[in-house]
Amino acid sequence: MARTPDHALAVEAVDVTKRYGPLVAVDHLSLRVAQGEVYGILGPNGAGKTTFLRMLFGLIRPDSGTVRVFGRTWDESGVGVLDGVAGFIESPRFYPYLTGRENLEGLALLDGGERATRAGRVAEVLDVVDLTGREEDKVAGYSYGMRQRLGVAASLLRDPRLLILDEPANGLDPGGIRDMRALVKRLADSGLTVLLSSHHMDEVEEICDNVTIMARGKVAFHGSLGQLRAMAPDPGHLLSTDDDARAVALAIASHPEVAVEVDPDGGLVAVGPPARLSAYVADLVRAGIGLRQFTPTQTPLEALFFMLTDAEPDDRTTVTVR
Ligand SMILES: Nc1ncnc2c1ncn2[C@@H]1O[C@H](COP(=O)(O)OP(=O)(O)OP(=O)(O)O)[C@@H](O)[C@H]1O
Repeated sequence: MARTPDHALAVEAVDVTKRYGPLVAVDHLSLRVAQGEVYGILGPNGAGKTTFLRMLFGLIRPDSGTVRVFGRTWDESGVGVLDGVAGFIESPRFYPYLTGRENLEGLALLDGGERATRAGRVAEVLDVVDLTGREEDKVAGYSYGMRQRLGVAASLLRDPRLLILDEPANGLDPGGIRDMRALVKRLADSGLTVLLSSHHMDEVEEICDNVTIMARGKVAFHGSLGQLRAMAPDPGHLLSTDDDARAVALAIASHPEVAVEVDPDGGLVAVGPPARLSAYVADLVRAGIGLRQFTPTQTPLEALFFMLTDAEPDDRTTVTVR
């Protein structure tokens, strides 16, 4: 794949390492985020995602390596690095006794610049994040998802070209995750570069162009979602029949590409390529074996995520397909 030219990069990290005492929180991380893309940094708790995002905002400095935002480094440009950059680390904070609108108006005056204080701008960003109609409610009464979206609205006041969101879907219910995903898609469609972190594959798989998967500070995967999908293992399904012994025997006799094993929690687990699984299930029915349950255990991408991040770092192969 063609390498993105340096001038077209929103973020570039080259061999970045950050230690806390003996702990290596970020270990020789390199990545490139092109302008206009949605980029996901994925990893389980403690992988080093927030530490990296803190470095982008200049809240901490790397021990070694270089971080560039739109080509600028903190050493060269100081706080000027943050021109065109907005977002939040961990959860956004607001005054709970003020309304959503009042919070945004205060922020616009404090740090928004000319555009943010323009009449109607607060209403515009509230509209983008779907909080129109709730702007006169006190933030104390907002759901967690509404606060997260208000955080995005606050970031948009700065009119960024790059939006950095640290686990924006963390703690949200499925409806909140869906709303956040739709919001990120809308923002990306408007041309904004979005860099977000997450520890759930399903939060990012529909919205990110490219991802870096981290585990214990190290990169476990770099590449596009398409490349990640191509590496994903065959899906596993929980299977329950009215004659599990015959179901296993049928797989052994006629479906060598489908592995069927007894699940210690009850029932069977069948793993194989989707078309082979379908053929096997059709055969079960043909053989008069009653099917009671056939449900996926994990999506293939979730399974890959756990494979890449659960292994011991020394055993893990780093895959770079970008
Ligand atoms: N200020 C600090 N002092 C000491 N250790 C820290 C500090 N900040 C982070 N760490 C450690 O660095 C490692 C990476 O933490 P980080 O918060 O970057 O992970 P994360 O991927 O964002 O995880 P989470 O999803 O839990 O936020 C963890 O082991 C964490 O305990």
